[in-house]
Amino acid sequence: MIFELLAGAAVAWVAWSLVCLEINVRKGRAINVPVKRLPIDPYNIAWLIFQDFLWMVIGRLPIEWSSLPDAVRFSRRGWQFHEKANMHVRLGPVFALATPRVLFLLVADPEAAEDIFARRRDFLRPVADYKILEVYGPSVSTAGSHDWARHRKVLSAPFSESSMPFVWGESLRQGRATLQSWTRASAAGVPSIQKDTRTLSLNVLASIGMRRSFPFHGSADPPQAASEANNYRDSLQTVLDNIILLLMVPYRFLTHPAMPRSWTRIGHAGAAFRAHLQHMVDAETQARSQGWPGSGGLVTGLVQALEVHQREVAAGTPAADRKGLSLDEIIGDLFVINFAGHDTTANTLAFALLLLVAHPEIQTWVAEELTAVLGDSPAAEGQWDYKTVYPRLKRCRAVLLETLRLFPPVIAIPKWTPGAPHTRLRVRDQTLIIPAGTLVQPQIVALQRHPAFWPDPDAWLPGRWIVSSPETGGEQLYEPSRLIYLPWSHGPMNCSGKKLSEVEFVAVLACLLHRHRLGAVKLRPAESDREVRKRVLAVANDVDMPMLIKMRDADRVRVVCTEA
Ligand code: HEM
Repeated sequence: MIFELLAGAAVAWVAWSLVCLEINVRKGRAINVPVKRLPIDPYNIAWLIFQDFLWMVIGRLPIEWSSLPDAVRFSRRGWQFHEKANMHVRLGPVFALATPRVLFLLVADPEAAEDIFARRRDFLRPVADYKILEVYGPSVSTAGSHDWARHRKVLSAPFSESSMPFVWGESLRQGRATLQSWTRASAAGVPSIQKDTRTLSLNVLASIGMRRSFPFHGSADPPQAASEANNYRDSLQTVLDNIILLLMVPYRFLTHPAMPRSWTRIGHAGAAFRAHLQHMVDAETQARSQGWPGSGGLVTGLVQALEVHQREVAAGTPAADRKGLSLDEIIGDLFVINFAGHDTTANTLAFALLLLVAHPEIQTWVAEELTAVLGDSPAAEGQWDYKTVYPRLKRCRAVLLETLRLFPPVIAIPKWTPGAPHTRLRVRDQTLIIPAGTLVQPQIVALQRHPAFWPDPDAWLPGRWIVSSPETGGEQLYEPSRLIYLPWSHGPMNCSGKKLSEVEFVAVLACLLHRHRLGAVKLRPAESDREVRKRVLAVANDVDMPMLIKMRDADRVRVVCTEA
C-alpha cells in the first residue's frame, strides 16, 4: 500500500513537472527566441547532490561533452563553463532555457547586457535565492533594492582608494612569506598551491578586518597544531571551508550534542566566528566612545553606521527611513565580505599560477616589466610604494585580466523581471517582451569567450591586454569599448572588492616573479616540456563549480619555485 502511494506521488510529481515545463516552454516561445528544455530544475536539492555521482560516471565514458544531448549538458552545475560560447554561436545572442520551476533567458549580447545592468529597477537581483547567505544576518548581497543602497554606501569607504596602500602592504608581506615557504620546499615541490593561495587570501582578508598581520603558514611548512576556533583567522577558515553545510544548517543546530562530532566542530567554529565579530564591534565601539579613532579597519566604518542607526532608533525614525546599519546587518556584511572575497581571489591566483607554470615565456615577459619598474635588487623591496609602483605593473594586471576572462569565478549574473505583465529588452534589431518572473542572466563566460569579440577566444594570451598608448607610445591596458568583459559584474551592484582583488593579485605576482620562476615537478625524468605544459593545462581546465569555478584538483601539479 505504502509502495503504491509513493509510486502514485512520484507519477503525479513527474506529470506536474512536465506540465509546468510546457507552460514555461510556451512563455519562452512567446518571447520569440530559441527555446531549450531542461526537464529538471537545476536548483533541485536532490539533483544537486546526486549529479556529482552521475557526472563522475559520465566523465569516465569516452563521450565528448559536445556530443551529449542539450538537456543533459544543461543539467550540469556550471555547464556554462564547459559550453563556453558554443550555444550562443549556434542559437544567437539570446535563448531561453525552460525548466519546470522557471524560465531562464540567457543573454550574451554586449548592448543588451549593458541595458540589463543599467535598468536596476526592471532587472532585479533575485534576493530570495540569496537568503541562504544570511548565516549571520542580512547583508549587502541579500538586501532588497532600498536596503541595498544603505549597505553599499557604508561599504564604499573600506574598499575605497584610501585603503589600498594598506591592502598593498599586507599583500606584499603575504606574497613574500609565500615565496619564502615555496623556495624552502623540498624537491618534491609545493604540496598544494591551492591551499596556499587560500591561506594567503584569508590572511589578507583577516588583516583588513583586524588591521593586524597574520603569519603565513604554507603547505610546504612543517605542520602546526590545529586551532579550530581559537582565533579570528582560524574560525573564519573553518567557516569558509565548510560553507555549504553552514548555509544549509544554522550553526546553532550544528553545535547540538546529537550531531556528528565533525559537525559540532564546524558549528562551534561558526559560533566562535560570530563571537569574534561581535568582539571586534564592541572593542571598536568602546574605543570610539573614549575618543580614540578606532582601528581604521573595515569595522570602523561599520561601527559608525551602527551609531547612526542607534541614533535614529532612539529618535523614533520609522524603520523604512532609517540610515546606518543595525548590529545584525553589520555582522551579516562582515561575513559576506569574507565569503565573497576569499575563494574568488584565492582560486584566481591558483589558476594564474598554473597557467604561468604552463607558459614560462609569460613569466619572462612579466619579469621584464618587474625589473624595469622595481630594479633587480632585493634590497629595494621595502620601497615598493603603492602609489608609484602599482599603476606601472600593467603586465601583472594583464595576467589577472586574462585569467579572469577564461576562468571567471562567477559564470553568470542572475536578475529577474518583476514587472507585470512584462519587461521590454532591446536585443540588436528585436524588442523582446519578457514575462514577469523570468530569470534573465547576462552570461559572463559566453561573452568573455565569444569568437565574435575575442580572437583565439579559448587561448590564454595575457599580451592581448597590452596595447600601445596613443599619447606616450608606452604600454597601456586594453579597455573593451563594449560589455564583453565582466568578471566583477557591472553597473552599480558590481563587486565591491574589485580594486582590492586587483591590488592583492598584482602585489603577490610581483613578489613571486620579481627574481624567481615557477615550474612543475616532472612525473618522470623523460617528461618533455611540451608534455608538462599539456598536463598542467589539463589540470587547469578540469574545473568544478561547488559554488564558484575552481580546479577540481590543482594539487596534481607540484610546483617548484627557483631563483631566476
Ligand atoms: C577576483 C576576485 C573577485 C571576483 C571575480 C569577484 C566577483 C564578484 C561578482 C561577479 C559579484 C556579483 C555582483 C552582482 O551580483 O552583480 C561580486 C559581488 C561582491 N563582491 Fe566580489 N569578486 C572578487 C573579489 C572580491 C573581494 C576581494 C571582496 C571583498 C573583500 C569582494 C566583495 C564583494 C561584495 C561585498 C559583493 C556584493 C556587492 C553588492 O551586492 O553590492 N569581492 N563579486
